[in-house]
Amino acid sequence: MVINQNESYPLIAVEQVNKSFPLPDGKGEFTVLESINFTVQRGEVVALLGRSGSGKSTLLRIMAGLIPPSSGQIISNGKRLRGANQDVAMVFQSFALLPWLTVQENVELGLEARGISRAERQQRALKAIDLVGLDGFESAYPKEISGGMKQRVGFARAFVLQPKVLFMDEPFSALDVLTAENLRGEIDDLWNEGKFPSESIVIVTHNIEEAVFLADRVVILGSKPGRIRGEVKIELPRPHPTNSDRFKQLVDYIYTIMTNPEKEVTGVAAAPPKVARSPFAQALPHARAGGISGLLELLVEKPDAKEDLPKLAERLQLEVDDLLPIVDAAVLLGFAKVAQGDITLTEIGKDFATTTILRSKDLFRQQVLANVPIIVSMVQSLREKQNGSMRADFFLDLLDEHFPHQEAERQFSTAVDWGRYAELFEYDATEERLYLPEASVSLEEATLS
Ligand SMILES: Nc1ncnc2c1ncn2[C@@H]1O[C@H](COP(=O)(O)OP(=O)(O)OP(=O)(O)O)[C@@H](O)[C@H]1O
Repeated sequence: MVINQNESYPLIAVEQVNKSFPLPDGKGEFTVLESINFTVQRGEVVALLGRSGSGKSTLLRIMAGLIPPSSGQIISNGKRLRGANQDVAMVFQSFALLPWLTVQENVELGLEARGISRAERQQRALKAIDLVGLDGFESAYPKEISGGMKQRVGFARAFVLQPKVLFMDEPFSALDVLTAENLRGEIDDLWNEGKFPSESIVIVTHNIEEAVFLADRVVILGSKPGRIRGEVKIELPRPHPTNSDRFKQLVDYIYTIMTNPEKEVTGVAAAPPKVARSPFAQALPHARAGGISGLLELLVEKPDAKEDLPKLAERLQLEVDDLLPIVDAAVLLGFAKVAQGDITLTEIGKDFATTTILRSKDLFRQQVLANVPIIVSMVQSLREKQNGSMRADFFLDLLDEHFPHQEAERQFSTAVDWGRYAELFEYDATEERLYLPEASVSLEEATLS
């Protein structure tokens, strides 16, 4: 693809974009994206990296014109975007193929919608199918081909439109590890060899190595609400050498940013974090007490109770998104610290992982009461009641004011799991009521013990 260097303006500019969705109870709104300013320049590969729920896909959909922003605007190729963005084609995580159409018919579909003649459709589709290595499979149906081949069709269907920008929404995450690695490598080769049919690429991912491998620039989003924390330039020769020290340093640096939600990303000013007004507004990382305990037990056996996070994730065969909530929870509770991509247990963390069950529960209770305002507030509310019992709905309503309902329920169940483990309260799921335990320790005693 020849890049039009004469155009001085970016291919896509996102200006002061906010996006909110109404809360299900109709009272107020839930902010998904806040004050987003972002550009896609000509000739670059940019990765949007953020944890689950940081609004990456929503931002992609807004830039593609599939949904409108609540405020702010998108300028695409110099013009204000209204409706679907014709400069963009999208590759989805789920392939999104029509099962009753052949490979070639699936690839031609978008061209048909644009009113292109049958002969030209055929010729362009065959070229795109060839480019993704599916030559010979034109007449196959999706059910007859493997997951990796389905995603090749997904790429061909986007390539055939010759979009100015190709959007990829976690394109490799539904594939097994080896297939993903192969296809990722091939896509990167097409780009490096100048055969790619678009001027720029935007890839949404939560895989740090993938972002550093493919992108020239990694833009990091923070969560709740989604905002741009900053960006990291990947100044490496192409293809990015995954075994080089610099590659590993960049991956470690981004891990550190991702595991420290408040850390400023150097280079770009980060928006100030929102101050939580209510104890029910602070989002807890979704990790079970048993999971946190398991992580601490794993780490305490390592030299200096320290481990490199990318290596740990790889050894456990986990995705970043699976490991980070547990790491976050351990950090929030003061059991661990994260720096330069390493997680290290604190003295309390080491104590927790090596002591008796009874004492570890005491330590957990002490750390929860010192660091988790929602649980302190729940215990205080139970103490206000003579019978020491309250309906779960009371707390769910308070959470609903700050989170969408499903997330409010997840927050509640995480708080209940931690509170039960700390023996601060009991929960009867049938009655949907919380109770103080029989011999309840006073908050002051618990904090001081
Ligand atoms: N149409 C919608 N109505 C209400 N809430 C929505 C809607 N679309 C997205 N959200 C919410 O917006 C938040 C961000 O979602 P989004 O899918 O953009 O995040 P993401 O960073 O791409 O996450 P993931 O990596 O899990 O795909 C989530 O909490 C989601 O529940």
